[in-house]
Parts: sequence; C-alpha cells; structure tokens
Amino acid sequence: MFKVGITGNIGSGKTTVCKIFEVLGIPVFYADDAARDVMVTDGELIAGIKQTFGSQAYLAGGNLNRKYIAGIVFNNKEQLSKLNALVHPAVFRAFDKWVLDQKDAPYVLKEAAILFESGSYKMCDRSVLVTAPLALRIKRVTDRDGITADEVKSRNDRQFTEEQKLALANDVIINDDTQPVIPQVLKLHRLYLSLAQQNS
Ligand SMILES: CC(C)(COP(=O)(O)OP(=O)(O)OC[C@H]1O[C@@H](n2cnc3c(N)ncnc32)[C@H](O)[C@@H]1O)[C@@H](O)C(=O)NCCC(=O)NCCS
Ligand SMILES: Nc1ncnc2c1ncn2[C@@H]1O[C@H](COP(=O)(O)OP(=O)(O)OP(=O)(O)O)[C@@H](O)[C@H]1O
Repeated sequence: MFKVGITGNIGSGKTTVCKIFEVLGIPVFYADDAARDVMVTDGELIAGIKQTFGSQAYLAGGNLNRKYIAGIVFNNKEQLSKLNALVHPAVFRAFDKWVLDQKDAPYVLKEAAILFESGSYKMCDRSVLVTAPLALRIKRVTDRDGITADEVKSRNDRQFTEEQKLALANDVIINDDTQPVIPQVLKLHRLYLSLAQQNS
C-alpha cells in the first residue's frame, strides 16, 4: 500500500485538508485519534502512563486526565519524551493493523501532528506538510478550542519549526488564506494516484 504522511504544526489545517482527501475517497488514519483510543484501551500502556505520571493521569471513570498530562508534558521536554515513548509504539501498531483493512484504496494518508518528530515519516512513501503562519494558527486554535495563545505557543514550541519540516517534506500545501486549498489537494491527489500506480 502506498502511504502518504500528512502533517503540519498545531492549527495549520491538516485535519481540514484530510477531510478533502476523504471526499476524494482516500482513507485517512488520524494518529491523534488513535493515540486517544490506545491510551484508554491498551492495559499495558495505561499501566505505564500511571507509573510514569501518577494515578491522577486517569479520571475516576477511566478517561485520560488530558488537562493534567498536558500541563506536565507541554512544559517539560523530558516528560513529553517519556509520554511519546510510551504511546507512539502502540499508535504505530494501530496504523499497521488499519492499513491491512484498506486493500481497496489507491493509497492511504496518515495524519500526524508530529510525523517528523516521531520518525514515523520514514514508514511512509511520501510526506506532505500543511503550512500557515504562527499568528493565523494561534487564532484558529484559540477560536476552535478556547485555549489561550500561550498554551498554543507552548505546544508549538514542542514541535519542529515549519522550516525544519519543509526540509523533510516532499510536498507542501499552503493554507494561509492567500490561495485556495482544494486545487492544491487535487494536484497532489493526481500525483499520489500516479505514484501509487507506479509503486504497485
Ligand atoms: C498530552 C495530551 C493528553 C493533551 O491532550 P489535549 O486534548 O489537550 O490535546 P490534543 O491531543 O488534542 O493535541 C492538540 C495538539 O497538541 C499537539 N501535540 C499533541 N501531542 C503532541 C506531542 N506528543 N508532541 C508535540 N505536540 C503534540 C498537536 O499539535 C495536537 O494537534 C495529548 O496530546 C497526548 O496524549 N499526546 C501524546 C500522544 C501523541 O503524541 N499524540 C500525537 C499523535 S501520535
Ligand atoms: N483554509 C481555512 N479556512 C478557514 N478555516 C480554516 C482553514 N483551515 C483550517 N481552518 C480552521 O482552523 C482550525 C484548525 O484547523 P484544523 O483543525 O484542520 O488544524 P490542525 O492542523 O488539524 O490542528 P491541530 O494540530 O490542533 O489538530 C479549524 O477550526 C478549521 O476549521
């Protein structure tokens, strides 16, 4: 299966772009959603998280205490690395399993905020970066999630810069309100169809 990794810093619009690929019939694996899932279903992982971050990491009903963990990891690089080391292998496994069910697709997308930081781009055949300036990304996320600009910035600071990501990405979608996104997606979709065909 031809695999395209899609990423972009917080608020760049990668999920919005993925929805357009989905309309074109391309299955998308959302790593954030998969992480949410495994963190409440994988017993070994849950035990590891509790051991590392304390039993307060989970709420009484078994849900992840996201605010508590975010407060720790987005303010401390080492703590974030520990969380990543626990969660990412389980997400990689979930992706490999998911791909097996996508046999009829011409290619698949893997959406991950930290595709490059986690190294998972190396398991993809191609990568695409969605870009937008920081000020616009902050506005989008504060409007969407009701968190503060400082909270968005501290998450952004835990990610590679756009410049670092541009150096690693094969393709780019500019989502800064200066040009329409759909034609950019259509152009890449045609490219990926042809690359996937050559690959098969
Ligand atoms: C720390 C957690 C609990 C905070 O949850 P919260 O609901 O507040 O944020 P949410 O998950 O919606 O993430 C919002 C944004 O934060 C950024 N972010 C999330 N995880 C990470 C990370 N490991 N490194 C850098 N940035 C991250 C991304 O831009 C993401 O889109 C959660 O982000 C988490 O479990 N992260 C670790 C799992 C992970 O790495 N997920 C990313 C894809 S595998
Ligand atoms: N081109 C656009 N025009 C208008 N609104 C947009 C555009 N792109 C994204 N948005 C809005 O900006 C917000 C952030 O977009 P989206 O959720 O797709 O970003 P993301 O990169 O997936 O974010 P995160 O990393 O936080 O998960 C959303 O509310 C989305 O509707």
